[in-house]
Amino acid sequence: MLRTKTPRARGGRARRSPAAASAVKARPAAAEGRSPSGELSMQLEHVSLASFLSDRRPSGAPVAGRTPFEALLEEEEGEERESSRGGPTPPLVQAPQPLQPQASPMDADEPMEEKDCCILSQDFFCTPDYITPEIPQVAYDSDDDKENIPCPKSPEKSANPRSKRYRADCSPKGLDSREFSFDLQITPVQFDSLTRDDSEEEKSMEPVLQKRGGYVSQSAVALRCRVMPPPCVKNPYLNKDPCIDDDVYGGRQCNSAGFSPSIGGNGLSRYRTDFHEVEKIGYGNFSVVFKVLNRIDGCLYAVKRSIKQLHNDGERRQAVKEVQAMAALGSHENIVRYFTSWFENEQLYIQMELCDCCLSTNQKQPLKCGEALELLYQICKGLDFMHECGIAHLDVKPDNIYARSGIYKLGDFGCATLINRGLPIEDGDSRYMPPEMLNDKYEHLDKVDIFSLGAAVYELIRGTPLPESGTQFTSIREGKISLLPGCPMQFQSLIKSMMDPDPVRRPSAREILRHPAFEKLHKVPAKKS
Ligand SMILES: Nc1ncnc2c1ncn2[C@@H]1O[C@H](COP(=O)(O)OP(=O)(O)OP(=O)(O)O)[C@@H](O)[C@H]1O
Ligand SMILES: [Mg+2]
Repeated sequence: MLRTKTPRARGGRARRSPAAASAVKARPAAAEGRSPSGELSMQLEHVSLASFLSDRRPSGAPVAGRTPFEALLEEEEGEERESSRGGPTPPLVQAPQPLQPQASPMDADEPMEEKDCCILSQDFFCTPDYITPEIPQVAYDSDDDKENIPCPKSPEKSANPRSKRYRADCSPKGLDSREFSFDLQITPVQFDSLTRDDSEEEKSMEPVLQKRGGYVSQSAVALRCRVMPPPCVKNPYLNKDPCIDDDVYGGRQCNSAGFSPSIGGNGLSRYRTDFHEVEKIGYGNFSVVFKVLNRIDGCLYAVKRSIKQLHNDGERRQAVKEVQAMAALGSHENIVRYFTSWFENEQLYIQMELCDCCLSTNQKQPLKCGEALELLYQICKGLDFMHECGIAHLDVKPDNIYARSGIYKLGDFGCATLINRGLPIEDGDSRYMPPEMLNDKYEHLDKVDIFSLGAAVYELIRGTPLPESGTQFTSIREGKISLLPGCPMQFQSLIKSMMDPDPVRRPSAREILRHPAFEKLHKVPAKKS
């Protein structure tokens, strides 16, 4: 039964056209009197041999060139034709029709008879290159156990069952995608961060990634990502450098960041694949934020997307500082939790904890003193944690303070920097900015956050927006602040000390947490002697 297992025969059955199907139906009449299984075997023998011979010998080729094996087969064919002369259409004439190579795998969707299913279903799971091999069966001629030859390229037996998914999306997430497509996706690709000349391996990839009119097939990008993934990005906010070889970051000469800005274009959206968008919940100067449902874990998240497309590495580096700061901080109850981030169509996406509201949008009424105390205490815990990690926020304000189930959280780390001034410093919102920042003095960046938090609480209790400039703006920075109605003097003096013009005299976040103003609120940790 060697011939019934030929890939050609199986491919032909799965890909047959309707005309070929009717030809197969005609055969039982021709083979009347045989058992059904014997009849099927006989048909398949004819099918596979005819196909095999027609492939190997063009029609009209001189008979003299045939092998003794072919000659013997042709003699048998001739005998069969003789015996069936005058009867119904001989099966050998009909047999080649199901083997038309132009049929596509999708033909398997055509209605089929129940008796065909066992053969067709096997064909459906074979890859096209298995169905139409270039060297049919000949490679196995010397093998004794020909019945047990494994399907060489069947996905079922492939060493890498994910190989098809790489084509759809080469991102790590794409590898886990549950869907895959037969379509070849085409997407515009920017190569400014992908093209480097620092490795031999990469040079060998160049022909694969040739631009054609500004477009490169997604499968070429996928291939590149498989063979040469982008280098990792160093996180400057981490206290300790993880002991990882420099090559992982692209080597010393590599000036390119490890971003793949084009992954996700043209229907290969990770955002769309992983999340269902519920609604838009906010926007800032740089980003738009959506409430989304994760399709796999069923939980709600906030996904922040940069408004602008980030065309070059400089812009991308700047944007990822926010996620690097969040990732380096890790998890804290009073900091908006970060989950993951990715680039898609040259925009940065940040998946984070979904909060109920931020204080600026929620605050219709002035904040009561007790609530303000609670808010101050909780955000100070977040700041203390951050400052201990060596990171300053630099944009503390009601807009960036969120609430979730009664817990206050600090968010939006777009201006976050290192307290030791190891990174560039970006100004936050001027309404909450201390005087030293206006004078470009950056010696105490942690105290910048203390001034901003004091100013934010002051504004929330008063219920009127702080000025952006003018005399009131200046007098606040000289330490002249109005009384806060209904608040204990102890609390008022704490706010005043937080907004001291001299950063050295402002208390640290840890000192604030130990302030007697919170005694009734929380048990104050015992002072070290
Ligand atoms: N985690 C979140 N949960 C709920 N809403 C959020 C979340 N993050 C952001 N938002 C909403 O989206 C708005 C914009 O977010 P964010 O301030 O982070 O964007 P941005 O462009 O960095 O803003 P900015 O102009 O302040 O720099 C917020 O004011 C808030 O209303
Ligand atoms: Mg913001």
